[in-house]
Amino acid sequence: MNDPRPSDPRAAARAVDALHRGWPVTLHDDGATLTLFAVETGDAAALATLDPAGTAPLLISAGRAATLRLANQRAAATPDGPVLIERTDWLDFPAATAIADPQFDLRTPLKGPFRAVEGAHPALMAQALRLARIAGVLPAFFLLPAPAEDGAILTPADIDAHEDADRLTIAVRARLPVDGAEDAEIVAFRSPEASEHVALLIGEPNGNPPLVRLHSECLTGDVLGSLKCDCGPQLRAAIAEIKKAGWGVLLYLRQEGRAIGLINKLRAYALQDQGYDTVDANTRLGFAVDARDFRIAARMLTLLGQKRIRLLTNNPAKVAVLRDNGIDVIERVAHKLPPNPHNERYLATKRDRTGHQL
Ligand SMILES: Nc1nc2c(ncn2[C@@H]2O[C@H](COP(=O)(O)OP(=O)(O)OP(=O)(O)O)[C@@H](O)[C@H]2O)c(=O)[nH]1
Ligand SMILES: [Zn+2]
Repeated sequence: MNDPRPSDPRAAARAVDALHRGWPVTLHDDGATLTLFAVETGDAAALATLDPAGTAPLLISAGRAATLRLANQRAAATPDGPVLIERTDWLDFPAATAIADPQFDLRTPLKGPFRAVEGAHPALMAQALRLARIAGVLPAFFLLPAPAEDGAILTPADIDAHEDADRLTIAVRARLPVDGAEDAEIVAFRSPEASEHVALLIGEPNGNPPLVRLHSECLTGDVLGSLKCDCGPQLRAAIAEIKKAGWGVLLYLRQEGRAIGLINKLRAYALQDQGYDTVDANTRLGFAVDARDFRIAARMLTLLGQKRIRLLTNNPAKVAVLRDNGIDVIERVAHKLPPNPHNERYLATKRDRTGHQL
């Protein structure tokens, strides 16, 4: 039986808020129920109240399980798929934190042995991990024995609604002279997950398809001038390239850290300080290597009336998703910037492991 209640993005927003505050969240679908208690934001006292018998198992992702050498017990298909760890006496709150958070991998000799057990609701467990990514918390939950009285409640359909690109709308347009394009106009969008994506329209339409750049938010690179990545130079060069082409659109997508959020991206950076590359760092954290949803960009271009474009990117996945979502990408234009000593390895990893044409 499907839930008769229409899907509601607000239920997902309430769940995200609850996860930030360390409150339980109940996910349900087709009669199955999981009550989640996030390891990152919860605490031992609350867990003792919510799970007095101490039986709640621990849900983590397959990428994290592989790091903990649990991968062979229950292989999930993807690094962000679910693995359930049996609850034992020693698996208390601090032990769960050491399991969840890779920053303790070198410092905390992990206890054990762990045993991965079959979860009754793998599809719903996968939705729980998806919710962790959306909330930007570590993908690790105790599965509580019963829903909490005042906990947030939601369904996978509510999460879909929360991430539904078709619900994006244009909120406002204004002139915004920027360095390199004094004639620019900014267009801001409202989205169900409350991200304020923006488009910068540069130049005047000249009969040719616009040159378009999809830029994913990178606070460290865009604002602080980080040399670890190529985002800052790519952002500024994109504006210059579009201006040079006559006209076009820069989409600034609020997909920080390839959509794992700033805090988790910085966790990945801490792992990179230990020698892992950008791909392995995401996997060790328990996230997909790239969790971005470029359908948002297709929707923004459609709302702007630009369905035939040239795309400035080295990432074939952007071209593919736009094409699958009604945008005619007539040309891919390379967007390479000179490396610096700090981002050479990052760029090599993009070329060798994530399919970027660099
Ligand atoms: N998780 C994670 N995100 C990163 C890391 N370095 C940069 N990012 C994010 O990656 C996004 C930029 O993606 P890139 O993979 O560099 O480039 P791209 O957008 O796929 O491809 P191009 O269009 O060719 O530039 C931004 O959201 C950055 O915040 C990292 O080490 N880990
Ligand atoms: Zn960056």
